[in-house]
This record gives sequence, C-alpha cells and structure tokens, in this order.
Amino acid sequence: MRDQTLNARPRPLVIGVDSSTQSTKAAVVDASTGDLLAVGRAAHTVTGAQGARETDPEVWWRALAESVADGLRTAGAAAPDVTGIAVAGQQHGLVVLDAAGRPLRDALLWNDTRSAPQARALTRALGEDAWLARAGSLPVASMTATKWQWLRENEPRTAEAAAAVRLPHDFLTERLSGAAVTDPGDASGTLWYSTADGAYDPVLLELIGLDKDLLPEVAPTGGSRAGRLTAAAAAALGLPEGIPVAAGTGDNMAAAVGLGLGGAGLLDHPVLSLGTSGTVFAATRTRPAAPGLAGFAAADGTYLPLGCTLNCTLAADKFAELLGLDREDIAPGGPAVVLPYLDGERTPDLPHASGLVTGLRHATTRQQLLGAAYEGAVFTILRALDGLLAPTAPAAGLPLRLIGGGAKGRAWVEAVRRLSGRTVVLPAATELVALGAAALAQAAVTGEDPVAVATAWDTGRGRQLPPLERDMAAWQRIESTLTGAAPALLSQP
Ligand SMILES: Nc1ncnc2c1ncn2[C@@H]1O[C@H](COP(=O)(O)OP(=O)(O)O)[C@@H](O)[C@H]1O
Ligand SMILES: O=C(CO)[C@@H](O)[C@H](O)COP(=O)(O)O
Repeated sequence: MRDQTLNARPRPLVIGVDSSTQSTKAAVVDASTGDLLAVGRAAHTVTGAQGARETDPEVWWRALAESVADGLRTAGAAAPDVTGIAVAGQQHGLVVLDAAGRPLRDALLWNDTRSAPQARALTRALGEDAWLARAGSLPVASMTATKWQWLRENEPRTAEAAAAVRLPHDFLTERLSGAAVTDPGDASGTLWYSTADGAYDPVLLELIGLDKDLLPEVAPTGGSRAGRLTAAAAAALGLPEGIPVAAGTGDNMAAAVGLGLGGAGLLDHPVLSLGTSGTVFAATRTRPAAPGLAGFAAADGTYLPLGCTLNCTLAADKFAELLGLDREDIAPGGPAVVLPYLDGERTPDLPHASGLVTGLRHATTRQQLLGAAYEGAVFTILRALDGLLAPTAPAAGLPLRLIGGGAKGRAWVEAVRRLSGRTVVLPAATELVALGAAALAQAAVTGEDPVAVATAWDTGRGRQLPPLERDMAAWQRIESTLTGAAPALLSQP
C-alpha cells in the first residue's frame, strides 16, 4: 500500500498558457523544478479570406478553460496545487470590448493584412524617423495601431462604441484577474507605446484618435502580478480562487523567457521560431530602432528586436496538401523556386503578394517542389535574421535556437541548417511559449525575475547540431527570384 502522507503532500504547480493563432496550449509545470508535467490543448477557429483573418475572443477564453482542464487531467494533477497562472498570447490582435467586457466584434489578428493602406498612411503622416524614435518599429499591417485605424475608417460605429481596447493576452489576463493590465513586451507591438519612454505615447495616441482611458495599465514586466484569480474565473477553470495572475506577455516574448534569454540570462543569442508565423529574435540591452525589423520590448525589461514572416508552417503544409505529399517527403528544390507568400507578406513588406512558383522543368519532381516551398519560407526568415544580427557582430557566431511547431519536423530543421550554415540548437522542450508563461506565473508568485526562474528550471536545454555547408546556390537562386519579382508582388491588387 502506498504511503498516504506522501500522496497527500502538496506539490506546488504553476500554469503557463500559450494562446497562439491556431490553438491554446496550457503547460502544467512543477513550480520547484520546472518539470513539464503535461500540456493541455484546444484548437481555435480563424476565419476570413482575401487578407481578412479574425477570431472571436470568446473562442480563446473557452480554449483556455479547455486546455487547462486537459493539462491537469493529463498530468493527473490536483487543481488545488496550482499556485499561479500567466498567459502569453499571439501579438498585435485588436480586441474591442463593450463596458461589460464583451467583444464588440471578432478580433483582427496579426496576419490580417487589410490595414496595409492605413499602415502606409500612418508612416507618411509621422515619417519613418519619428516612428522609430518613438515606437521603435514602423507601421506595417500587423501592428495594432493600423488595425485600429482600419476599424475607425471601415466600422466607425464599432470604434466609437469601444469601452476598452485590448491585445489577445491582456483580454485573457483581465478575464482571469478582473484587472486591466498588459506588459511592455506586448504593448510594444501596438505602436501606440513608446519603447523610448516605456509608456503609452500621447502623440501616437492622438494621431490614431485612441483614448488612453480605453487601454490597460502597463505593468513593469510580464512577471509582475496583475491581480488574483477571481471567483468567476476560478469556477470556470476549476482552479483555486485568489491565486496570483501574472501580467503575461506576447508569445515571442514568452518564448524568450522560456529559453532563458534576457537581462538575468543570455543576451544576443538568436532564436528562430517556426509556427504560423516565422520569427527571428534576440534579447538585447540596446533599444532597437531600425527599418525592416520590429523594435519590441522584451517581457523582462530588456528589448526584443524581431523579424516576422506571415508564411511559415501553414504555407509549407498547403504545398504538401496540393502535391499530395507527407510534409517530410521532400528533396532539395533544385532549379525550382517557390516564394510561398500565400497570405501576402510582412517581411519583406509585400502585404498584397501571392505565392510564386518558378524554375519548373520536366525533370522537376513533386518532392523538389515541396522542398522549394520549405526553402522559400526558410530563406525569407533567414534574410530577416541577417538584418537582426548585423548590428551585433558578436552574435554572428552564436548558435541558432530553433523552436515552434515546425522545429518538430526534420524537413524544417534540415532546410534551416542548409540555408543558414549555422550551428543549430534544438531545445528538448517543444512548448517554450507556454513554459515561458509558466516562468512568468512563478515570478508573479515569488517576486523573482522570470528569466532567472526559467534559467534555474533550465527549460531551454537542448542538443546542438553541427553546421552544414551553406547552400549558397539555393540562397542566390531564391534571392534573385525575389529581387526580380518584388515590384510585381508589391503592386498586386
Ligand atoms: N511534427 C511536425 N513536423 C513538422 N511540422 C509540424 C509538426 N507538428 C506541428 N507542425 C507544424 O507546426 C505548426 C504549429 O506550430 P505552432 O508553433 O504551435 O503554431 P502557433 O503557435 O502559431 O499556433 C502547424 O502549422 C504544423 O504545420
Ligand atoms: O506577429 C507576430 C510577431 O510580431 C507573430 O509572431 C504573432 O505573435 C503570432 O504568433 P504565432 O501564432 O505564429 O506563434
């Protein structure tokens, strides 16, 4: 018979939630060791065509409750042992709420490109230098300020009726805690927050006619305590009422925390994330402000310069589906080149682009064509990485950490190794956003630095893959195709 006293001993747990584009994942983590006991999951629905991408925020709320229940069930964990929770969310989405906190419409997501004209107009209105000096980034269609402008111009009654404006993660944090709180990391993706001042920017808010009173308070870090789990949220999630709820952050910022990147950890180490978006980023102490990259704040008080593409895993999966192939059934593209810009593109800024296939011969196989789709997606992200590394020469020799759903796939990993020629580190944990959120939750419980928590947990540990010789022939083929096609891709309707 097992010792009942041992069974009864409480085991403090924290929950880190990753509410991303396609799904919610809830990591149930042993707060003392950082051991990942289970990941609960629930899918989202994304609707829209021709540039529109929307999700009902209530879908995220239901998915949060489902994934937490799934995680606790799978872990065989007792809900009363949960001591804290934090949410990391897909960045930039525009959530508009009525006075009772109900969504007035579906959220406009980061990959909705309808606000490209508003992005251009906002850039012209203030000038690139002023945007970079204030927000650290230039307006592109992903940024929340351009979405707010789109709403004002296209659905003015909804914009006027808004009693609150939120990002996906702070919408969920408020549902949990009742507190209207965000963090510097996710706030920096709105473009109405100044990374220079560390506060909402009155000039930018005035430019887009947005009342500061509609916005959440900005906590000092994502690991600050936003509040405590309300009775209503506790009932909905089956968790103990009153446990600390962290301010949370954007998904890329949380991944950085999960990898132990930031002031209390590693600086300048580059990361490549292969998910719905392809992203490259590094935690830095220097405030970024360069065209072509997003100059975000990190969740821990450092900065997170980042490049982001709109077409990554979903684009390669679409090619696999069209070709009737398994996603791993690939060969190097040979002379075939694919620019897989099925959703338009953000980096480079070609919001109206569509996919381009060129270089086909009679000898081209389906496997080569699928390989070319991976190469096109990977080339596009790695080009952004070159921009990220240029100002920090010492980082050029550092290994590249590979994360996100795509990092589970051999075809992705090999394409990154071949086109980058870099040493690649594959972290053992696949859910680094959720683990980073768990570290934020633990920071909100104990008051520690979230990066120090993740470093002590060693959630970023992984295996190192040696560099392969860089495939410069493929690189140059794709690069010259993009250079030649860019004017046509830019002017597509
Ligand atoms: N074993 C695998 N091999 C290759 N790709 C995978 C694998 N598992 C999942 N993926 C890809 O991962 C993507 C989801 O990645 P994820 O980082 O979870 O996305 P997001 O955070 O944007 O919702 C899917 O689109 C899928 O193509
Ligand atoms: O817009 C960005 C970064 O600026 C995206 O990275 C979103 O944050 C969505 O992330 P995933 O759903 O792909 O994780």
